[in-house]
Amino acid sequence: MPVFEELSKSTSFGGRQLTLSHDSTSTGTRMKLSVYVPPAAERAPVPCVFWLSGLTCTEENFTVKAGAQRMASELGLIVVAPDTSPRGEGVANDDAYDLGQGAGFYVDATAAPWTPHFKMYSYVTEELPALIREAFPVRPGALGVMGHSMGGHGALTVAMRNPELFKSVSAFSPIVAPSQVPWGQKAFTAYLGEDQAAWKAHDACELVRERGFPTQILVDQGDADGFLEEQLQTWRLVDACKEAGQSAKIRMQPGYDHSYFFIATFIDDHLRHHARILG
Ligand SMILES: N[C@@H](CCC(=O)N[C@@H](CSC=O)C(=O)NCC(=O)O)C(=O)O
Repeated sequence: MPVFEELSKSTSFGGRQLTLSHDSTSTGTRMKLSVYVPPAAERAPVPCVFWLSGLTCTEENFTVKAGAQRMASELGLIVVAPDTSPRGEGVANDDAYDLGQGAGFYVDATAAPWTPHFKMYSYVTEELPALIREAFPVRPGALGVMGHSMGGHGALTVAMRNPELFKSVSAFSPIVAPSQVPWGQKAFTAYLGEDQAAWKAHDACELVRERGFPTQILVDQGDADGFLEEQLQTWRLVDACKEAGQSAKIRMQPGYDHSYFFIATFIDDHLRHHARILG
């Protein structure tokens, strides 16, 4: 594991829960991530799933709150959770929680002052997959991606743009149409500029209509989620999948909100979805 510095290591369900850091060539900063390595990976290469977190998160939120380790151990899945943006003193930031550090939106920024470091699209689609394959026994061709909220947007969009890399995709409470809602409009204006044509390449509903995804998309959304009406607008994805003939299981879950309590309730279903497709 030469490229990664090991910051912490704990045994969990017979596997290893690691916190790592490395110098990223994409962001030009030190990046942190967490990696769960199941016991099966000590014997043979196994599938791997990336988790992309939401606004304000680091690599830690999912790792300590989702309770994914038990099922990842049982199914034999490596699970990788990167930080949500570059960070540090020389890195642009904003006082608001939904822009800047902790809010990278999984795009490569083309506008000042974000462009030198905010390259989360390249990070999660190029650099990180290569580094993970080098350091861990990932079965070739068996990589999936899932995420929450901003990270649900990230999972859906990076998967649809890179179906040769990501073979399975799922999301919790995703921002399905960032071009149409305040969180997305604010971030895309800042990172990509005013030209909305550039936004379409990072909008899940646009991508479903334009190209779709080869395997079934799984989405869980709580109907008591305070962000549903204004920011998430799940019905737009339902409509886009129907129009495009995209195979999708989009489940409205009664009584659930936007929190990691919701994610922890259904994370096993998502891990099973990825394990089934990745084989
Ligand atoms: N702090 C904000 C809301 C921030 C929030 O809810 N973040 C979510 C993701 S939202 C979409 O990307 C999250 O995952 N938080 C971390 C956690 O551990 O729960 C506000 O005050 O409204």
